[in-house]
Amino acid sequence: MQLSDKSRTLPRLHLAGTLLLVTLLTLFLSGFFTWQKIHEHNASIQRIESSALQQLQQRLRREMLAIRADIDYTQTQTEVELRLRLTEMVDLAWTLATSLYQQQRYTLNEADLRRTIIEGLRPLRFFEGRGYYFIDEMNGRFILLPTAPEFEGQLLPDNQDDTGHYIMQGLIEAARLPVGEGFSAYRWYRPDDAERMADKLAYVRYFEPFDWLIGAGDYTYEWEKDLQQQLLTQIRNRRIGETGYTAVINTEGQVLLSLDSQHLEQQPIQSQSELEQAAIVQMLETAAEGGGFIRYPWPNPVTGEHSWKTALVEPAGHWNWILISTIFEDEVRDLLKDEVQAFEASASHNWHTYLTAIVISLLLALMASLLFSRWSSGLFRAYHAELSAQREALKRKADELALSESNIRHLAFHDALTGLANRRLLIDRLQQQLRQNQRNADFGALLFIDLDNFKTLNDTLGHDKGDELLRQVAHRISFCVREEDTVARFGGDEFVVMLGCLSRDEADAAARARIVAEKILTTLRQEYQFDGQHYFSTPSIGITLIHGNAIADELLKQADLAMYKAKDAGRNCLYFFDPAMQQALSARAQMESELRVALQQEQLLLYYQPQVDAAGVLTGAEALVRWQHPQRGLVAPAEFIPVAEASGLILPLGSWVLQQACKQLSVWAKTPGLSDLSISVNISAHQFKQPGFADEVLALVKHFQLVPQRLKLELTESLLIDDMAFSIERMRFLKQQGVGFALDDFGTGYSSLAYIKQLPLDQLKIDRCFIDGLPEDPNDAAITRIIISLANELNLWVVAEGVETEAQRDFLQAIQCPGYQGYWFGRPVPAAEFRQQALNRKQE
Ligand SMILES: Nc1nc2c(ncn2[C@@H]2O[C@@H]3COP(=O)(O)O[C@H]4[C@@H](O)[C@H](n5cnc6c(=O)[nH]c(N)nc65)O[C@@H]4COP(=O)(O)O[C@H]3[C@H]2O)c(=O)[nH]1
Repeated sequence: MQLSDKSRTLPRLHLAGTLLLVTLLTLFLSGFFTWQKIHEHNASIQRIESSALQQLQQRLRREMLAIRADIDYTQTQTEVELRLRLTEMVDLAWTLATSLYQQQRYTLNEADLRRTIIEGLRPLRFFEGRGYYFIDEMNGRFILLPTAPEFEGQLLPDNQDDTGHYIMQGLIEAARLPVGEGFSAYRWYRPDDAERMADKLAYVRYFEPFDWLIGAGDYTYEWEKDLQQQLLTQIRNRRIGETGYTAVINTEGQVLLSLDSQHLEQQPIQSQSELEQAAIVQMLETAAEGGGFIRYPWPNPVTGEHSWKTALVEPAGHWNWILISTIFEDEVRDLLKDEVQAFEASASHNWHTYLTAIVISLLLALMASLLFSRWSSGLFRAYHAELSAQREALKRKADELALSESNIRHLAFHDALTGLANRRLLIDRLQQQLRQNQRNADFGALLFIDLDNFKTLNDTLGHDKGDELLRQVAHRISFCVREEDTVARFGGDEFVVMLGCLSRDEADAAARARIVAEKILTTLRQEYQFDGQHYFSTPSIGITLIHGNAIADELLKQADLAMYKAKDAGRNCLYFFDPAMQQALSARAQMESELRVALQQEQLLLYYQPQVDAAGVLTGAEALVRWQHPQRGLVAPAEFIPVAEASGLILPLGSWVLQQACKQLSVWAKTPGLSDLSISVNISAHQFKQPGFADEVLALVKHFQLVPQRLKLELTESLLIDDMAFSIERMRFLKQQGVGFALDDFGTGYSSLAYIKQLPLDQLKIDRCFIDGLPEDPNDAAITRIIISLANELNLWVVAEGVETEAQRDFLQAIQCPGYQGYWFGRPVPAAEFRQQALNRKQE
């Protein structure tokens, strides 16, 4: 099938959507991973940088550690060296004093000997002139003090240095026995500045002959100064990378060692540039805080530009040195650059691989989604095609259903043959009209139309023609009324017209209704044509006025009644319903309820009217029902049978009659003289059509052990014609069982040979209306004669009904009528009376 635009657009949109989605997804994922990779790349470079920095710091730290170890070593070596040299010097003096003493003790007196030793030691100098010997008595008297001879001879056991240390006592204590030698540290006036003291270490040895101590000492700073120079030389020779080294400043900020700024060494601080001073201040502050890493700009000795340096600053212990292991960052950066370049070279390769992978995966994803999309589009098209087919089928079904529904609705409220409203629709509209008229106080009219002799047409021309007539009648009636009026077919040849609002004045409304009714009368009287055949039909119209308080059913009954009145008035006319009719209606309703009671209370009686043959011999009787009304006395069937038929009471009534007649027949069968009589029973159309009717009849025959041929069921022409096939079948069935049939009121209806031939009849009953005119009326005489000859032809028994006079009997005898019934032979009488009359007749 042809796909709609949407069915093509949707797969395209689906394809585009899928491609877009896959592309976006791939781009998003690749973007995400790219971002992650860049992030990792930067992190790696940062790691390299931080690792390089750490390595640099490590290196600076190692360098610093090494130098500090050197310093520590040198510091410890200083004291060891000093002690060693002092010991050598003092041992030398003591040996000299001892040898002088040994040599001169016997030659010199003690005082001279003392002097010899003292003066022998006085001029001796060592330690680059700074070193000399001193001699003290063990009680604290100065004996020899070449740097301050004015103190010699003084007893100063309690002299103190600037820290409060007792100098003399310290020396005596060191030389005291039993060890007799030792070191003592104290502070003494500096040779270059007599106002200031400096640390000094002395070695003393006890000289027993005179209870002396001989000692020598030196300022430790002098020793340190040398060693510091050595150390600075050592440090100067050390390098950290290309540009790194360890600089030394003192706590005053004076530069002691700076490889790349040697011009600053030993120079006053004021000679430093601002930049250098700022860096040195930063170093001093860092050192004061215990040390740490710093960055600072410094002139590059190669380029002359200021470059950043990283340095580890640490104070150097008890010297006032500050060590700065420093390096230009450019050198580190250069190193780093190599590493980063190596890393980026490998990363760049990875990037190529990565981007290639992204492009390939994007292409693969696009291809896959393209293929998938094509596949799903195919599926979608197939699905769409199936859906369209189903939708079409559903639409067809829905249309059919809608059509059926509207047909059903139409059928439910319309007559199939004419298309007019049916009874239900009319009643519905009538009820609406009544409500409306009640509000408006308007009068309308209901016209009940019945076609005269329609059944004759139907029978003679056939049902097709009958239907055609009904269609034409419907059309003509519709033509006579306004659009808002309702024309309905009530079934058969009955039509009802509702003229909704005619006038507020009752008389005026009646006049208007009459005009419409006459128009319909005139129209329907016109000639009808069927296939070139001409036909005339006349209607009878009953009219009643619609007013607000009325009840729909009542109005219909009134119109119906009026229509019957029109028929009674000779047909082909219209008749207005009047109150007398209403009374009749009420009386009829009352009769219906009383009839119910009558059936229950067995107020019904069965009379029997004799039937005789041409010789006057009794052949049977017709059973005729009577109603023994408690107030009205005996009521004739002509009054209550129509009511029984209209109300359905005819069924129990008919059953009762049939049962009574059969019972009577069985009684007569056992009664001598009456045993060969038959009984005719009137059967109404309703009763005959009951499903169980045949069984009921046969059951009674069986129950009362009747000879079935003696039971004759009287049927009317209209009953049989109504459904011929059914009638024939039912009659034949009963006929096979022996039950007889008589056709009642023959001649009043269609009297068609066509059906009489088919019916399994036993007799025809000529209607009383033909007998009435006998023998004078030539028409009645002719009809009677024809019926009798027809019956002879068909081998049927004939009973002439309503024979009242001798002349009638004679005429009938003359034309060889075989059966008779009428007042001339006997009126309908109760069974007992009939029995008596019958027996009397026999005896005669
Ligand atoms: N003027 C006159 N009348 C005569 C004469 N001879 C007989 N009749 C009357 O003619 C009627 C004959 O009965 P039908 O045609 O079957 O007409 C019957 C029949 O159609 C019906 N009918 C009576 N009894 C029953 C019944 O038990 N069942 C049914 N379905 N209809 C019944 O009621 C109709 C009238 O019955 P009835 O009043 O009994 O009237 C009876 C009878 O009394 C006569 O010489 N002159």
